[in-house]
Amino acid sequence: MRKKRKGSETECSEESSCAAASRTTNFRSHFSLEGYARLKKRCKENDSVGSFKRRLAGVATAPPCGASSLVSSGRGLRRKIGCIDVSTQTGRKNKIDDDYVFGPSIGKGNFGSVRICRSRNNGMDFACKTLKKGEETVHREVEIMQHLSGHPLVVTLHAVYEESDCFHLVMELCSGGRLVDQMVKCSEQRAANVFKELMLVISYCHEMGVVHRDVKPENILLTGGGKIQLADFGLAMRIAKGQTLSGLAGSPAYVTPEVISENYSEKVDVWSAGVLLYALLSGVLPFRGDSLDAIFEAIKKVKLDFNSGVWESVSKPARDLLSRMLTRDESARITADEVLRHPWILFYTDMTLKTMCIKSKHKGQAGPPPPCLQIRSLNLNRTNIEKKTTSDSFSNTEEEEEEDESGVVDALVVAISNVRISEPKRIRVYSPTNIPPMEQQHSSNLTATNTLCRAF
Ligand SMILES: Nc1ncnc2c1ncn2[C@@H]1O[C@H](COP(=O)(O)OP(=O)(O)OP(=O)(O)O)[C@@H](O)[C@H]1O
Repeated sequence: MRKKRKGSETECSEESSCAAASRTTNFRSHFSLEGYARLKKRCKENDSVGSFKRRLAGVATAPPCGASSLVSSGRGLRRKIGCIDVSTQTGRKNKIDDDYVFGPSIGKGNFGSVRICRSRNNGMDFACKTLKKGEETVHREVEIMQHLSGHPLVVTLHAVYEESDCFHLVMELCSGGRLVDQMVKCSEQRAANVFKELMLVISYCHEMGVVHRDVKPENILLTGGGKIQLADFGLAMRIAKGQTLSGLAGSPAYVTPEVISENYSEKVDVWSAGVLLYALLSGVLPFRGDSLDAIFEAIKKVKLDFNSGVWESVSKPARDLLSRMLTRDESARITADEVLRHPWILFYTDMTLKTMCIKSKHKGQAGPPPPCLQIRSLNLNRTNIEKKTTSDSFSNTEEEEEEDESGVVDALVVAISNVRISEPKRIRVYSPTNIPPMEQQHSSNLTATNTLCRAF
């Protein structure tokens, strides 16, 4: 079963399509629900037995969002001139071949192929995503990319070209490949640094009134320097404060219970990012099953156990953060901004604090006590602090170093929770090992040097 965009489904009169839709015995984590839901709806309409459940009959919809709202279906991109900025319009005046030379294919999604293209003007390389016409969401994708353009963690859209049968989206080239291909063998610290970038860009999207709806590692690309870039806004929607969306959209393993119930907000992205973090730290997806229904059941009912198995070697602050992100009650789920303020993120991404602690045990400097000593003076978790002060982290392996840091992290997070009484309880940190890669459907042809780990 391939995911399809609105307007691109085949008719359900094809029995095989209906049968495939109802089987769903072997789907991938990134399968998108929007097309599935619409296909099922048609199947249901055509099927007097009504074998498809009501909840799958939704169509992704959102209320209009001011002047930037979507054009109605069937309109061409030309009608959207108002939301295409100057740099993007420039491209539309010529044919793409006049301006770029196409290179090899670097990726294939369910909606289009992506190739490298080189500018005839300045010799720079870009990624060109070609989408077949009839995919009305291309307008939305372009508009939203334009709207978000300029943020360093969002793939920049440089130009859009229209041809008789397709659109070409010329984008910044992310030469580091996809996060999903490189999220192995990274420590908890590295995971936190990548994850912080992801939450920064999700927070930015939400501030800008955009919900991505398809946050997953396949849609997070990496620059040559290892910085993340959020990509694939094909399912993204504009959303105003307080608005809710309806309709199934996303990738099954990453969708929230409220998406299944078809009444949701931008917090779906927080849940999906939580699923990603869970997979990053444990090596498996939290909600699994051998059919779509089984996955949905798991999403709605499975009680996650963070106290046994692989989780015993994952820090408690990380688990605490996960449980707050994977809260089924949307109103109780933390926001993207709150994730960014969580001690697990704060500690692992605050290198200054860490450096101060490490230095302090090598030099007995005068002056104000560094954070680790301040914590000791609070008499919090003395055992861990003492363990820290007798080790030599500079000669440690990466894993040992991180394990060694755990005492300081432990004390830090406890101290933080004591000082900021509004913050939730924080606990102890050390690293997971041997995280296997997650399943993937489409792979990038870009050289897979491990830029992710190089970035830290
Ligand atoms: N800007 C880019 N730089 C480098 N590679 C890219 C870029 N954009 C996309 N790709 C590659 O092309 C693949 C498909 O792109 P994208 O996800 O945008 O297409 P899609 O058809 O919407 O995919 P999906 O089926 O995941 O929704 C990506 O997984 C990635 O490997």
